[in-house]
Amino acid sequence: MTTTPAAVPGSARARLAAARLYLCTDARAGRGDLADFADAALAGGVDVIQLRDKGIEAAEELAALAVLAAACRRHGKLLAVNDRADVAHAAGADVLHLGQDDLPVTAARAILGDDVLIGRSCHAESEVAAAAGQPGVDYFCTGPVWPTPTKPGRPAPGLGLVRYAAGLGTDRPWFAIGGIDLDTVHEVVAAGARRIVVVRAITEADDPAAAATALRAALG
Ligand SMILES: Cc1ncc(COP(=O)(O)OP(=O)(O)O)c(N)n1
Ligand SMILES: Cc1ncsc1CCOP(=O)(O)O
Ligand SMILES: [Mg+2]
Repeated sequence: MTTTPAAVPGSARARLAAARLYLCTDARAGRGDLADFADAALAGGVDVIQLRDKGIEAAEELAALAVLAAACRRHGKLLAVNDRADVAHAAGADVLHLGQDDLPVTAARAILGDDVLIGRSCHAESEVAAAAGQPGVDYFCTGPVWPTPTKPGRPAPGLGLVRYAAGLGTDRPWFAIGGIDLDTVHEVVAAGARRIVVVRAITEADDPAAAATALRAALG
């Protein structure tokens, strides 16, 4: 039997403002059921799920996004797409995440309009200052805080950039990313982060729900 998910209360922007824990996952090809994994992570307290599967074929990406979209709707949480505005549009995603070398925000807005949220990766103070003030940007990320195998070749600006973002006192939501897990999360919180993005801390956990719950608790 198919069910129609209940309407999600709160605008996407309001739910982003309240978000604390953002998960990037691949499509888990050959590593278990994507829907079960997403349900567990969301039940544990993940607020946003991004499909980040570099090099995935478009048809496979859309199929995985349909699975994640259904899970996000079940839990009233946000679905994000990485890099591609056309895929975000086709998938009906809530969020598109763009790096410094990806589509310019204005070009993504021309495709997506104003309702889809757009996030930006920042690796330097100048990029953080720009993203904090740029029209059309809904949130930004600072990182990698620590070097990480999930973003090879990207130098880590470290906790200094987290402190810089915290010092701006911006109302724009921002997240720390890169090397954050249960052992390190207290360091980014001490540096001023209130929101985090993780990959391995949840995707490689034996119990994704418990991992998400513990990370949420560590955020205070
Ligand atoms: C939430 C979030 N933050 C940062 C990134 C990294 O984006 P980018 O620098 O474009 O690198 P890729 O992920 O595209 O390799 C992200 N995807 N999501
Ligand atoms: C996509 C991305 N951008 C900067 S670090 C990173 C990956 C973070 O992965 P992990 O949480 O496993 O260190
Ligand atoms: Mg990118």
